[in-house]
Amino acid sequence: MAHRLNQLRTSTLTTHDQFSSTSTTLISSPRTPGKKLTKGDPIVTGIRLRPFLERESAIDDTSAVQIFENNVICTQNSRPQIFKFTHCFDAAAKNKTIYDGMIRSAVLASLQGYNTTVLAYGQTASGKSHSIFGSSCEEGILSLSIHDLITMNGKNHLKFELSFLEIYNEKVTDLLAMPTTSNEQLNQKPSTKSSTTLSFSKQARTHILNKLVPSSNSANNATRTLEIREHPLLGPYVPDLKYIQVKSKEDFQNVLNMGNQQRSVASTNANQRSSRSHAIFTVKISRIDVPQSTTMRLTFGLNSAHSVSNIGKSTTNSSSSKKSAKQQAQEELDAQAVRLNFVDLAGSEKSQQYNGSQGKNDRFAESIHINQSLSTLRNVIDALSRQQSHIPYRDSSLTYLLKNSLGGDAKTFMLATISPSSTVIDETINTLRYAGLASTITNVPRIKTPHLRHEIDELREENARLKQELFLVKSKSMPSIHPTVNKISLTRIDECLQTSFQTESSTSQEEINDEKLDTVDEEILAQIENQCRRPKRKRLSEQPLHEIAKIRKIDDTMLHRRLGTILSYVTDDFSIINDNGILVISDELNIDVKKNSSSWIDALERFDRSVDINSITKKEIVDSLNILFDNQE
Ligand SMILES: Nc1ncnc2c1ncn2[C@@H]1O[C@H](COP(=O)(O)OP(=O)(O)OP(=O)(O)O)[C@@H](O)[C@H]1O
Repeated sequence: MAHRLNQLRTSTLTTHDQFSSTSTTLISSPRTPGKKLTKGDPIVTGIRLRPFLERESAIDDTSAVQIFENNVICTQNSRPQIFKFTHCFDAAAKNKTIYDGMIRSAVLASLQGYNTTVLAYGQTASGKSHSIFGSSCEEGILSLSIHDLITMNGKNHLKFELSFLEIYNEKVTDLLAMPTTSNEQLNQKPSTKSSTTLSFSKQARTHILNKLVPSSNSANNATRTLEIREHPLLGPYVPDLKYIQVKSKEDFQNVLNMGNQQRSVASTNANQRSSRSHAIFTVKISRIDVPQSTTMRLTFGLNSAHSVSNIGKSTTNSSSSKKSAKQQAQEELDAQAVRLNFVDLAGSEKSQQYNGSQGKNDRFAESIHINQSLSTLRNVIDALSRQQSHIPYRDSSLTYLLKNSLGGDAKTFMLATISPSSTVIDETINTLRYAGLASTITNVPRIKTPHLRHEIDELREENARLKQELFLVKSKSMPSIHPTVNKISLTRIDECLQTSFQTESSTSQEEINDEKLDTVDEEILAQIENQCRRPKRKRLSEQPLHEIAKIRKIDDTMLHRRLGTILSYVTDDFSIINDNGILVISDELNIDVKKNSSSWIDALERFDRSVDINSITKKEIVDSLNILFDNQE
């Protein structure tokens, strides 16, 4: 047991140590949430466990993976491995939960002027596309992001343009460029990708083609394969990629549908509608009311030595001198726009299953390309996490295009999706390892377009005004709440407060002072909010077991959570492990107790009957723990 505890305590092990370690039972997290390894912004990593699919439950419905708070616990050969991440979402989490808990910060970062990337990573059929694009039952995080962007652009200061590309067998293809003429396209039967949610009517498509796609580019595009170039300010980019401006969520949905119809998907053993390509959906955000003169004065991020007017003189882009003035002006404007990218990677898979099988050569070739580019992605992640001098970005189109998002000047959020099935536990552990490695990569985000921050400033001003109003209300008429302080105002304030996060690299002294003032105001605000909001609902695991039983089944996951909640009132130093029963260990509390589920239920019921943890002190809880941990087995 001491050996096990020592392994648990190795939470400061480097990821490299973990990989070379032959340790048996537990793998600690590469990163403790909230801890920063180096200056800059680490890639924000979240894990999402998907529920069992119908066909899987028929074979085996015992989850090989459990989520407990920030921990992912994998059970393989009864030897659990634990990985710790900043965000963990269990099988019950919906896309909206993922969005609220993790992805909304990405949207706000893009509005602050940072290039931002949301990357879905994981083995085939683990739920990447489901998370990004959603399903007929729920919106995906992309659609939820667009909804927020459009809502936040109430004053129409911002312009949103969308592009959608795929990397299929290493070739970059524009999914919004029509391969044939509009009429031919409309008369084609829908590709294999179409589904109820993705399908859109012929009328709608005519509408899009007529209204959204610039006619000069839409038709007769003999080849849609595009090249990647490196621009001194933009980094690697696809020059001829089509961008379509959208003004409403309906426009967005139409563009998304149009792209999805073009995307390469196929039915595989693991997934009926498997993405056979990596897809990058980009929202280009620019401000529409900025005078050209202001734009031309701006300097940029990593290349701050280059003013925009220097682009054409850059030595890194030999073709730039041949560019027309118009092209150059367009590139200059482009370089200022912020890009919010959603990357749906193709899933890793075992290609041997296709080998030699008649009629499956395409799948086999695709599979090799998918695995090769994912392997390059892993090499890049590995090289960055080891801080190697050479990073093999150029080894694949995918990593080349993601250069700024991996170790560059963008903010990056990686959502790693995993399956609960024991049949793919090796792939799951691999995904968790690389997600862990990714969380050790530090980007140095730079504000790309300072004027996007006007939006934030406006929100701040409104925030300040609302706070002042609340302050007056409080001083005059508390405890009754002024009618103007309604729910909408509070929601707005919440938004403003969430928006006010800044990174160290960009925070000016003025902003720091502003933050300090905000803190004082926030205290007042908190008091007012406490009076007009209902008390915060307790988490399920904070309630006694008999109350929980009214709402859901008491299974091992619930027992885990309830035990964890009780222990977390008194210490951080504990671990709960599924090991043919549930094992609880805490050095600090001198606990090392294993019981089966029914014994834990008995003990928890006894504990709940004698102790109300909400009304007693930490010391009293510690004194009562013997009721729980007396080993009566
Ligand atoms: N959280 C979830 N809730 C319900 N169903 C889900 C969830 N995640 C995935 N699924 C379902 O699982 C199947 C596989 O999901 P999806 O296609 O998103 O996987 P993927 O990781 O994108 O796979 P590939 O890499 O092969 O494209 C789909 O039928 C999808 O609807």
